[in-house]
Amino acid sequence: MTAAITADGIRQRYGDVQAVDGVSLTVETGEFYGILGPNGAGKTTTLEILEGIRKPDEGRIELLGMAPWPRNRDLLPRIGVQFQASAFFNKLTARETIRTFASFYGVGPKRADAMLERVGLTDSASVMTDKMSGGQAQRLSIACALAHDPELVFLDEPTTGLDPQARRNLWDLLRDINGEGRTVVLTTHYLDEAEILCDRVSVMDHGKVLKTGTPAALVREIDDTVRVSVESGQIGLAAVRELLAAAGAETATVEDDGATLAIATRAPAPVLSVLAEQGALRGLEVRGATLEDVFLQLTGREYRA
Ligand SMILES: Nc1ncnc2c1ncn2[C@@H]1O[C@H](COP(=O)(O)OP(=O)(O)OP(=O)(O)O)[C@@H](O)[C@H]1O
Repeated sequence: MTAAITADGIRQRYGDVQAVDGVSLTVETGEFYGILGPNGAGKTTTLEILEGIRKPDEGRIELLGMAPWPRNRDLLPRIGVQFQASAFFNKLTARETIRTFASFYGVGPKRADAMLERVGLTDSASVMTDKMSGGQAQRLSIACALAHDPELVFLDEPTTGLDPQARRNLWDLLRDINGEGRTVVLTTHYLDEAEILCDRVSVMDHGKVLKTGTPAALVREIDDTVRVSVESGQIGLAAVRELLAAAGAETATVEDDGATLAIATRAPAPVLSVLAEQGALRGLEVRGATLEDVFLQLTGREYRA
């Protein structure tokens, strides 16, 4: 695979704030790459630097084999950018908007209309952009970023503020875009989204990349315990502790808050056997580590979507 993007040691300071503090990363061609991090981690600034919209204080970037800064006109038709807050022209309909964006790249109305169809907005083509719902506006902004058929697409929090149904619809669209061979780089506030969509993710905080890897590898690496829980009242706390010890089940914690009996363990099999033998499986849930646990361990912060 060849690299679509390589960034080496990028730094950006705003006054007293070191927004990006030595970020290096490589995005392979055709990859779906996610940048995760809490508010203010430096994701948007990093994205803007990679896109060639912002000149970094330091560092070297190659975008499709070229330097994106100073503004490189050869690159512009090859990349698509969807911004966090999309500003559309006032008093234009969805169709007029995408046709206008497409015309900037010499793309005709036919393809513009096809993109509108592609994002499921044909029925709303005559709606004024300021009357569109959040989900419609997000889809329109993605359509505008794709109108000129770019090979590399940047998306800054494309599903923020959408309801679960609209998010899932957008996931399908993003998966298709990537499935067609386009490289996709996105920032997101949703860890489930990153886990589902991204081939690899970088977790950022305080302007630095803390970890990069496939979501599965990052989750495996934290070697967290599995949480086994059942409804309370089926077996006493003392009894379960005794039985687990007798069964040689290695447990980190056994707790009962009156509603749920929860057992954290690295070896769930004997724990499940004990609970099954005692007929105490009502409400059983077994939960392994997720990207959210990785995030918590790396940043020490609760992820607030
Ligand atoms: N134009 C600017 N001028 C001054 N400070 C800025 C500017 N843009 C961002 N910052 C600051 O730089 C830091 C990184 O911001 P950035 O927007 O890159 O983070 P982010 O991870 O994208 O955050 P969010 O998830 O909230 O969008 C923050 O402390 C932010 O307040």
